[in-house]
Amino acid sequence: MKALAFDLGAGSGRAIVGEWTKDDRLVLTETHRFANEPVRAGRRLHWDILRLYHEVKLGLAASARAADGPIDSIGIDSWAVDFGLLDRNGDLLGNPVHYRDSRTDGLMEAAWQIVPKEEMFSRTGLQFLPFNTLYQLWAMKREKSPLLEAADKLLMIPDLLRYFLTGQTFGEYTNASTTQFLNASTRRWDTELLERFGLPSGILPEVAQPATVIGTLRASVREELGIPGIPVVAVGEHDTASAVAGVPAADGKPFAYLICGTWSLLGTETAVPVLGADAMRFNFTNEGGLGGTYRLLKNIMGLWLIQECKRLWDRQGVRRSYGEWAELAAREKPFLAFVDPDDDSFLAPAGMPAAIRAFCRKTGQPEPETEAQVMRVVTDSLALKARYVLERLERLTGIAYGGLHMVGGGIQNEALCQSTANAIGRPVWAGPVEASAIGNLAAQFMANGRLSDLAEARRWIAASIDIREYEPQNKNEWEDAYGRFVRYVV
Ligand SMILES: C[C@H](O)[C@H](O)[C@@H](O)C(=O)CO
Repeated sequence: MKALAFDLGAGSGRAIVGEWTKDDRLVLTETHRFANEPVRAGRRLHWDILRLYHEVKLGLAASARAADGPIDSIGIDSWAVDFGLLDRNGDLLGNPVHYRDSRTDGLMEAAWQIVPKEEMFSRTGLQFLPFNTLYQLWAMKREKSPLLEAADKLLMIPDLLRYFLTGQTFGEYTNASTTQFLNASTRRWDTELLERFGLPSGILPEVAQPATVIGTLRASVREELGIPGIPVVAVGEHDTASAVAGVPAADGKPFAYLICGTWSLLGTETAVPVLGADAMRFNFTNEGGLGGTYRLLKNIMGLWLIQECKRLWDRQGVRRSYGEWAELAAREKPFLAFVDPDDDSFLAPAGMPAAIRAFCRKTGQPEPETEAQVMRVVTDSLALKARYVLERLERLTGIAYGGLHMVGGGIQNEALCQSTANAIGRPVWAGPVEASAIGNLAAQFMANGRLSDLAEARRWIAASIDIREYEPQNKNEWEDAYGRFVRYVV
């Protein structure tokens, strides 16, 4: 049996075929990889959605060619919060706007004048991030956007790509839970909350649960690509939801994870949403998961800081791979200075290295001079922020986690994995890299009945992949560093 997963991140996308082998293991074959390059046009930063859809079709054709035998299903996951609008004829109304666009600046605080922060959290259970879908829609309303006025349907990024493939409009639950207008307890759209902002709830699609078959390729796609019909499954379409499903926590005990990519997401899995005052004060979120679970986690700005430094230095001709930057940073003296990766100044700065130096200057710390020193400051700070968030997670759940599962592309930075183990003073279990794609595939095998539930999926994943363990080192130095770090955190 074979399934095809499309995993679209903020920087790149992949098509990966997952085969369930005769000896009950999962074997992955990457059939297509493509860049995801946002486009600034006029005053807006956009996703190039038609380009991404074109790449999905290329991936589909390449996978059909590569797979000797039929592909049994398809699933799509991507980053969260962003969306496209369809008009009443089902045509796309413009390219989706990127969550790092400035249109939502200052709106979150203004929104609390309409629905108080406490009430919004108790209803949606969602962390307060300035780009949540609610504030993006409200920005369009405030600007009297003709697109919003003409809108008949709101579809999030995977919903939209799936609509292009199947012709059906559903809103997948895990991604819908990142909008800040889905009620965490009822798991339904919170239309009353939306209407208090004067926003049209009629454009919201029917919510589909993950791990369900919800369509097949439309005739025009089959003809264009010369392939047969393939069932399309609603997987955990929020890539973070798929990554959590892909965490090889196979012993059924409570576990903590750190999903490491453009964003770092640190959290755990719960049966009920945690909506208390501490969860709101620590700005944790309760995003929807597979199998009726919740993802109690917190966003950390993650490798975005490293990606943006590299992007600027590449442009300046200082070209090095991520691996080379990680090695150079690892050779630098540790703990020169610390930044809070979640400081607002890092969300979309014109120049990330300058923003990092400015943070150090603002907090009276020495400024990193060389590129390698900048990378070291970021890596040390990400590791220490993981400890800061893990300790708050444990205060919310009352559970002391024996270690931390690290998954995602970022675990290829071995120094970061080791630093994280050092910072938390507990083991890190690193793997898999392709956690989102693997969780996407697992949901497809749940939809076709090959896997019964998440627990079975995680045992199957654990039996199919290699996990590398990092034991904590230099505990005293990192303990001292943590004391210094918390002084600079918001
Ligand atoms: C906004 C981010 O996309 C979102 O919070 C994060 O969970 C994600 O989707 C990472 O890919």
